[in-house]
Amino acid sequence: MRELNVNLGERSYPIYIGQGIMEQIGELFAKHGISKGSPMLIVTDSHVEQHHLPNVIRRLEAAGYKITSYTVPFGEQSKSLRVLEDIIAVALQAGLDRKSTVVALGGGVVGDLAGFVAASYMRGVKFIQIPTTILAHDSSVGGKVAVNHPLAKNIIGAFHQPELVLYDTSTLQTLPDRDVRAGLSEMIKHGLIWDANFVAWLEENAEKLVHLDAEALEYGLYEGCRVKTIVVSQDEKEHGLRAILNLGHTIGHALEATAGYNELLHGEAISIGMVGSAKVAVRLGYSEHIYTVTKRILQAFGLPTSLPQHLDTDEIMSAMMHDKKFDEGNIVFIVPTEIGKVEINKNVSAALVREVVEQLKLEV
Ligand SMILES: NC(=O)c1ccc[n+]([C@@H]2O[C@H](COP(=O)([O-])OP(=O)(O)OC[C@H]3O[C@@H](n4cnc5c(N)ncnc54)[C@H](O)[C@@H]3O)[C@@H](O)[C@H]2O)c1
Ligand SMILES: O=C(O)C(=O)C[C@@H](O)[C@H](O)[C@H](O)COP(=O)(O)O
Ligand SMILES: [Zn+2]
Repeated sequence: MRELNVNLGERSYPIYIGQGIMEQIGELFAKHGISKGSPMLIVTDSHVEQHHLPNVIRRLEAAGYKITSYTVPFGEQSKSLRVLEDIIAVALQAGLDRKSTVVALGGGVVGDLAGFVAASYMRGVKFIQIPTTILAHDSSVGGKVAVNHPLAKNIIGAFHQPELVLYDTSTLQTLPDRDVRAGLSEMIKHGLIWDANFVAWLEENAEKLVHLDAEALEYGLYEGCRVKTIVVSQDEKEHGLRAILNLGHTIGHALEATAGYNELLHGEAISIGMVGSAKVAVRLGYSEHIYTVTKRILQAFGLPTSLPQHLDTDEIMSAMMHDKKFDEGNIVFIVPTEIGKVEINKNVSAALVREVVEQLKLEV
């Protein structure tokens, strides 16, 4: 089992990564002081329920935990205030109290949603992340929890750190191919913002990763989580550095919202957004190499690099204006300056982003 630590003073927590570590769930929960006296709520989705929920409940009940579970429909549309309210009702009916813990068993959708339940129920209860997608190596770490509004992604949320992250990589073997690739998009992001050697490794190991080679996957997830851990440990609430984790998200989030949260997966939207960021970089005078490598690696993973033509540019730009990535009227744009390095740039004009959005529709 590999272990990382998010260092945030009294809110510090470990990330456990390894194949088959679900077997140790009872011991790990007890080690981190998770109460057996109050009911625990596991939130999952309709796909994860089928594959993994019974095993988790069986093990936790055997360890003496009192479990209630709630399953939301799979997909981004469950990250809504309506579903949040349904879960709060279940928590009340099950008698969850202030010593209870909410557990997210699933991908980023369940993690963000259940995390916001934990942040808001009775003004905050304990929270545990059990990620089951590759993408969730990103979403389960760092404490950003949220639901969407029809006009803007992740706009209703909080920072609420988990007590621990338990990442059993064997759960990933049931992931559909499209979700495997979408999850790897955020792993590529972690390389592009921080570590050129990791980018080179990712490109060399693309085939292994998309085919879920256990060793490559565990290493990639560990490295991705390591980058995230370093960044979050320095800037928990995004006062500065943490914004770099938003590479590709200025355009990506706007695409998700414009497409109604049901056409593009988050990782796919971010992939297109990262090509957009590379194009912005070139327009600002940085090396063309950034664009070439970014596009090549995303294509090696079978990720989309062009923007669906039917999405309206005005709507995309309007969704972008509703996003959180604004500072005193300027777009906060994460610009790659070389492979493995980015800058937080507040001088990228909306006009330039608009041109890049139009060009992304013509990419091949
Ligand atoms: N909080 C953060 O820091 C952060 C970071 C990145 C992304 N996100 C959010 O994460 C979300 C995307 O996460 P995601 O890509 O994991 O999507 P997801 O949670 O919708 O999971 C993807 C699909 O895989 C299914 N699934 C999950 N685990 C499975 C398994 N082991 N076997 C079979 N099927 C499984 C799900 O049911 C779903 O259909 C977005 O809402 C995004 O905004 C948050
Ligand atoms: O953890 C972060 O910080 C990130 O930016 C990670 C992103 O991958 C993630 O999609 C996050 O939810 C985006 O944050 P937001 O504040 O722009 O909603
Ligand atoms: Zn993301």
